[in-house]
Amino acid sequence: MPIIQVKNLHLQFGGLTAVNNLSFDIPNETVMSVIGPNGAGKTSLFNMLSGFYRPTRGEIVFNGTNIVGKQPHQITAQGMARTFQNLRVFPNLTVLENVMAGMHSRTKQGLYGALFHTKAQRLEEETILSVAEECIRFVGIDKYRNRRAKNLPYGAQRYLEIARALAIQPKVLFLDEPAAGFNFTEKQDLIDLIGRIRRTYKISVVLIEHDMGLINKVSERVLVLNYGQKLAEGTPDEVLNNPLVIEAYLGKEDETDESA
Ligand SMILES: Nc1ncnc2c1ncn2[C@@H]1O[C@H](COP(=O)(O)OP(=O)(O)OP(=O)(O)O)[C@@H](O)[C@H]1O
Repeated sequence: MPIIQVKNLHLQFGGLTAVNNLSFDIPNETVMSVIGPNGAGKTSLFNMLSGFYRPTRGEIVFNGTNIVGKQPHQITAQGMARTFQNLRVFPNLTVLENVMAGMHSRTKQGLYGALFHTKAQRLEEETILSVAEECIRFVGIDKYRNRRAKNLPYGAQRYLEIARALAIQPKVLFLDEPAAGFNFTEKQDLIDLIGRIRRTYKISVVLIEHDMGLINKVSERVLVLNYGQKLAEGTPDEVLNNPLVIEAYLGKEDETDESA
């Protein structure tokens, strides 16, 4: 069964249709890219999947349950993690603190445990620390472990967001333009990291991306949106050679791509 099934999803902002009757599946243990021209509805789709926007209609079935109407923290607790186009790290917390702070949606010990420092609470704290350390190592920013997030190089801040998302041990990881602002070498490292995440944690990674080279290298499936609708879906080869997709992109050739 797919890890996520999107059924007839629709999002309306007043008179503007951002996502239009969209249906698709996200298979288990797959890297999937969502592409499309500016304004196609990619971020709106991510915002609905992660509970930040409520769809006007439609269903999002995650691991067998319809999650429409749930709050973002509830969806995170069920095993969906995401990063944002604009970084959302806590600037004055260290790398380790940032990752540990992101894990609280998955903790079980409540106020009693925190106040009386019970054995269960101590065990949970130890687990949080070791998972956080493991995720920081995994993405390769352990040398910055005790540095405040605001003092990290830009690329390391992006990796910190990924480490924080991984630390909740998600079943699906959504990355919103993870390569934004990256040079060629940094993009190669990111391709390597996404592949390692998929293989090591055996989860699905879904990304919004504009860089066709990166999409081609990293994705097993590609979903193309245009004007909020599905324009094409398939392997990178199938999709990138699809005349409808080529036309959608060539149609905006003269426009400046501000997010590239
Ligand atoms: N909160 C909002 N209120 C009103 N309109 C919105 C809102 N969020 C998005 N839109 C509109 O919905 C449409 C889809 O926008 P969205 O940001 O989802 O596209 P996108 O494919 O992510 O674009 P980009 O590649 O530029 O990030 C656009 O016309 C946008 O202006």
